[in-house]
Amino acid sequence: MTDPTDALRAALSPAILARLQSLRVTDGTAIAVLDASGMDAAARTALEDEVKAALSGRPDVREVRIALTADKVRRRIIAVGSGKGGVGKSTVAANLAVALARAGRKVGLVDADIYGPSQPRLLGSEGVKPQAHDSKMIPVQNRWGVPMLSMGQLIEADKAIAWRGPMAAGALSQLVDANWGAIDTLVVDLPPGTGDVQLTMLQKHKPDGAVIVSTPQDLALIDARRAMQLFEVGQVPIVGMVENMAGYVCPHCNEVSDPFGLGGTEAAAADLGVPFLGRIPLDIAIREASDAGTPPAAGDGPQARAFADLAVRIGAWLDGRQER
Ligand SMILES: Nc1ncnc2c1ncn2[C@@H]1O[C@H](COP(=O)(O)OP(=O)(O)OP(=O)(O)O)[C@@H](O)[C@H]1O
Repeated sequence: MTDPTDALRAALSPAILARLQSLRVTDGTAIAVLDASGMDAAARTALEDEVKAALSGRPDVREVRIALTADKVRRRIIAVGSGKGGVGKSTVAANLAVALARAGRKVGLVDADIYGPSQPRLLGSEGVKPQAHDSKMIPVQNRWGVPMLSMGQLIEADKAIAWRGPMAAGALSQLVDANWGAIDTLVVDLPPGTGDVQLTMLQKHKPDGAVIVSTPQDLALIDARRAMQLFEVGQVPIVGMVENMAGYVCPHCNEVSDPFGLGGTEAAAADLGVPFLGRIPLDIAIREASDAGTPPAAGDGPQARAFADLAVRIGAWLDGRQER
């Protein structure tokens, strides 16, 4: 027996048929359900118009109704942590976000570093206040295509120290649960160490993976191990370790020296059985570009390549772990 909708299907183009999930006619009303995943508003309207035009006026069809469905984008959270302050965690988080965005991902950045929020400066959007809509914050856009929200936008710098656990944890939730739109990857720059904000991050927002930043010195590495234990206890998979400030490139003669040693992080990663994700050199160009609000990962120099390589490894990890 032929399906009564066969004639209607024949009126649809192959592109529409590829998106057609169901089609039925009840009492003269044709109801088509189409998958509109990945389409923007204009493309969705065009799809609707095309289906309506193709089905309207066909025998037995008095009215056409269209329902569009879309896969909800699953957002993955990558937490960037460190055992101690000053190892370049925020610099790595900002540039990792920019490098992932350059590689085609839709990336957002949360600056959860309550005691030293630096992402507004690193992304060149200092002083820009986020708006809110329906009691949700709207991330601040920037030239780098990485919408961002920072603790620094919620609190005044000199008051941060007075913020106690529950306040800080509540603020973090406002940032993570903001109106992030269609982003697929949220990079979260955590405060150094193992305090309330980190615990809220683990318990309430459950990152999909953690990246640990360390410098090559023993002291930094001991603290990095401690930070890693926190994630392990919280059952957050460790994506791997990054060695920052490894190898100093002399701006005059380009000779490379190792003021903090070399390879300590790679050895520690091997020891701990976690992947080593790469090295970012100690390079004055990184500090200067960062201070100027132009993330080096957005440029074309060797600094950008170091962050791009990092993004490739972390991107591969994300692609291998589509589901939790
Ligand atoms: N690879 C690098 N080469 C040169 N300078 C760097 C590098 N990484 C970070 N810096 C500089 O070191 C300083 C500290 O970096 P950053 O603020 O990212 O560290 P942090 O670990 O996030 O510190 P905190 O925990 O205190 O926020 C900044 O001035 C930054 O520009």
